[in-house]
Order: sequence, then C-alpha cells, then structure tokens
Amino acid sequence: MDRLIEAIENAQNPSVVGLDPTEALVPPQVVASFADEVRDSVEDENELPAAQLAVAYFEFNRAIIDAVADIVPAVKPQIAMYEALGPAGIDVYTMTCEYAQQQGLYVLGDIKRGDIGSTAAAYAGHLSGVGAGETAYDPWHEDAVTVNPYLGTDGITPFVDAAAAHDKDVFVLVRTSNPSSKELQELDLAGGGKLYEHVADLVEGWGEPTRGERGYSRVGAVVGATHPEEGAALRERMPHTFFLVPGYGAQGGTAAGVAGMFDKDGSGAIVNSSRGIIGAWKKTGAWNESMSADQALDLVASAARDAAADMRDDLRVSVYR
Ligand SMILES: O=c1ccn([C@@H]2O[C@H](COP(=O)(O)O)[C@@H](O)[C@H]2O)c(=O)[nH]1
Repeated sequence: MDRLIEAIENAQNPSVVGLDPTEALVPPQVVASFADEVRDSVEDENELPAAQLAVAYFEFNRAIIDAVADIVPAVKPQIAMYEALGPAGIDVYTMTCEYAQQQGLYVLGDIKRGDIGSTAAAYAGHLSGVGAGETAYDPWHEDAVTVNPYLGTDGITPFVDAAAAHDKDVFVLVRTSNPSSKELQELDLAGGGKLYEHVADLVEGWGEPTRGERGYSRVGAVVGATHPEEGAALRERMPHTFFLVPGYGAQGGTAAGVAGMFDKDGSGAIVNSSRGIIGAWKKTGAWNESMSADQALDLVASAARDAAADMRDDLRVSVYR
C-alpha cells in the first residue's frame, strides 16, 4: 500500500476516479463518430454495436484520465462495464488500465473475484501476470484488485501471495455500500458480533505478514461511504488495513461521513466516485446534440476535472483537519 499512500500524499487528494462507462454516460456523438472505423475492423456485422461502444469507451476514458491525471492519485475501472461488451470490452479494459498507468496513476481494478483456491490462483493472474522472469507478461496493468471473501482464506491467499510477489495490493469486501448488504453482512454471529466484523478481523489477519513502511498491509478493505458509524468503528478495529471507500456522491456518501474512516494523520483510506465524476458533463446543461464528438469529449473532460477537484476540496476539509 506504500505506493498508493505516496501517490495520495503527492496529490494531497485521498480520492479515486471510478471509470465505469455505460452507453448512457458516453455522449452519443462520440459513439456515432466511430461507426465507419469499426465497420472495417469487424468480421461479423453482429459485433458492430459492441465494437463501436468499446472504442467509444476508450476515448471517453482517455479524455477523463488526461483531465484528472495531475489532480488524482488513482483510477478504479469497473470491469463489469467492459465485460458487458465481450472481448472488445475486455481489450478496452486492459487498454484503459495501461493508459492510466502510463499517465502515472495507480490502477485499482474493481474485479470482485472469489472462488476456491485453485481457481483463485488463476484469477490472481490479474496481479501476477503470465509467466515469470524476463518473459513475464502483464496483460492487465492493475496495481490492485478487489476480491470477495465469501469463500474464505483459500480464496484469498493466492491474491495476497501474488500481491506480495509483485508489489501490488488487494482490497477485500468487508462492509459494502449497497442497501442489501445488511442481509448478510449484519447477521449476528453465535459467538457475538456481526458477520462483517468477523470478516474485518480476518482481513486484518490476512494482511499482517505484508505490512509496509507506512503501517498498512497489502490487504485493504472495501468499506462503503454509506456506513459512516460502522466505517469509523472499523477504522479502530483494523489499524493496519487501508480502506477503499465507494459510495460517495451518487450513492449518498459524504465527505463528513467518511472522515472517521481515516486515521489521525489523515491517511488510511481512499474514497471513490464513479458516476459523480464521469457523468458530471450531463449536469452542466452545456451539452447539445449538434456538438461534434471532439467538443463533447472536451465537455466530458472539463466537467470531470471540475467534479474531481470539487471532491478533492470537499475531502480535504473533512479529512486533513
Ligand atoms: O461496496 C461497494 C463496492 C464497490 N462499489 C463499486 O464502486 C463504484 C461506485 O460507483 P458510483 O457511480 O460512484 O456509485 C461501482 O463501480 C461499484 O461497483 C460500490 O459502489 N460499493
């Protein structure tokens, strides 16, 4: 986690921009502008819509990354949005991750994997790449990934081992931001405490052998911005676990609400906003259908930069107090 902490300190900004493109979030003229280019590249007409959207997603992401790279430390591409497009989407996911790393950003791949140990070992290829030594190949370009702890220790260990071997990190779902999270995570355990508290203790333990110079381990926790009190209690309970905090903005989380998830030095957490930043252009009232694709991308970029700067300033007031 030391690299992420350093990037946050350099930017004085504990926030991460979520790259979750959907058809509704990309200006239509951007998608339309790739129709001809894509038609020549697909073998089957049926592939056209996915291929066209995929190219549009990449240009959309690139405009946003260029606009925010000097003010945020990290991006979090959500792989679901890309997987939804099939192979063309997966290509654009990896291209986005690579481009973001090239711009100096820490890339947190939101892949939420979880399976039995032997399969988890294959998923851990997201962090370890393919092969070893000089011929090692990293197709994913991720600095960290999210994982689901539901299968227990053997589903997590391959990710932790890969993270330790490749100077990367893992974020484990502990207290997720969504309304239904209470159905499982708030269950009372026979021995006392809630299920998510037990997961929190496991996460702190999984990370223990990987503690870095800044006191945080390579095994972080996902804690929703929509649970301010529980997040603050988890901060106390998990002193060596860095938090990824989604749910700010579109899901109702606030800077005041997440303040307790940071440590006394204003470190220990990074807050995500996806739709609030990449969809900010829709709220400006400046878009119109006669704009060119380039003009629309300029609007996306400037609105994203303004929204990212507002979020940074908002967090600075509450966190760097
Ligand atoms: O508990 C969780 C875990 C992950 N997420 C992901 O974060 C972003 C949030 O997007 P917004 O548009 O800022 O709401 C998205 O990729 C989720 O899958 C989460 O929200 N909560």
